[in-house]
Amino acid sequence: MNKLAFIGGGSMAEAIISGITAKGILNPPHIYVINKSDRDRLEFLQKEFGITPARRMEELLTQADIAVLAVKPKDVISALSAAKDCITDNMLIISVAAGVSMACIEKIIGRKTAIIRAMPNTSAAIGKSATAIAVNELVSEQQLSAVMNIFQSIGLVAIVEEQQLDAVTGLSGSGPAYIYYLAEAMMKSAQEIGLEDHTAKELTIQTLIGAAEMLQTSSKSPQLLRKEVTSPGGTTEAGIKVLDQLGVYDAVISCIKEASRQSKELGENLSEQIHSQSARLD
Ligand SMILES: NC(=O)C1=CN([C@@H]2O[C@H](COP(=O)(O)OP(=O)(O)OC[C@H]3O[C@@H](n4cnc5c(N)ncnc54)[C@H](O)[C@@H]3O)[C@@H](O)[C@H]2O)C=CC1
Ligand SMILES: O=C(O)[C@@H]1CCC=N1
Repeated sequence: MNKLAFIGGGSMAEAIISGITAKGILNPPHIYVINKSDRDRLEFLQKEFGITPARRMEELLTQADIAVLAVKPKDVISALSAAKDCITDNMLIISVAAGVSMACIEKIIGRKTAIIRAMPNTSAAIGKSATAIAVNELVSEQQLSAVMNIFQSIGLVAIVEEQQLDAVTGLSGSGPAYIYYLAEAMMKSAQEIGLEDHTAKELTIQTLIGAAEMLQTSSKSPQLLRKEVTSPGGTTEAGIKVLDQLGVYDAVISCIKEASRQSKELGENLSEQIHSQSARLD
């Protein structure tokens, strides 16, 4: 791969670029980025990672092997409409936009083309993303291998069916935010029961890291690991009882289902918008 082009230079693009450049997958100046109006973003990405800022789509996409669509779902139509004349037949499109189907992307650019939808998460910035990808039939072995290389450089990669990506988005795309939410609550409670801010922070983070590594390295189920912390009549039992009374287990399940439903809805809204626009043009 010689040139990687990002359409959109926000949080997700930054996390992927940060991972790729840290692993030396591509020479940073060969990574081109265009962003809508915020010039400071491009200057920041250039200073931080050595990418090449692009001002026009031609400059961004000419001779690019891969175009990464990294704008919000609501901006997909305008971004792809501006890019479509510069997207060549041998170029692969990677879209990270939540919910946006390959059919929608093909409809906007007006033809079938090689597309990979990817759902990484922001832990890509430290090489710890949990990414799922779905591939269409026009993607070559060589393109798939280049994409595996990119996403493996920023963490773990699973290949799934396109219709499973809404579930992935609800689980691992949004997932880091659920853990940060838990961390916020743990730190706040620690302060309220008498710990200094920095101690509360250190102990919370190490507890999350330790538990995550136990989940990864132990052959025991989460349920068994939890049981091992829980002495009969002890502190953990008292704490978990409150979580159960407040319905936290079911709340987490509802949270992930709702995030997944929202991913589906974002895609359906875009699809409706495309259909009504093309009906108006017909
Ligand atoms: N932030 C996250 O944790 C994750 C985000 N995603 C997906 O990644 C995509 C981007 O999300 P974020 O990076 O969080 O959003 P963001 O808002 O941080 O970045 C989007 C960027 O795209 C730019 N942009 C908008 N319209 C444009 C256009 N027409 N041409 C060029 N640039 C344009 C904006 O100026 C902005 O800098 C979304 O579709 C989201 O669903 C996927 C996985 C995780
Ligand atoms: O909140 C969002 O819509 C994006 C998709 C997954 C994570 N962030």
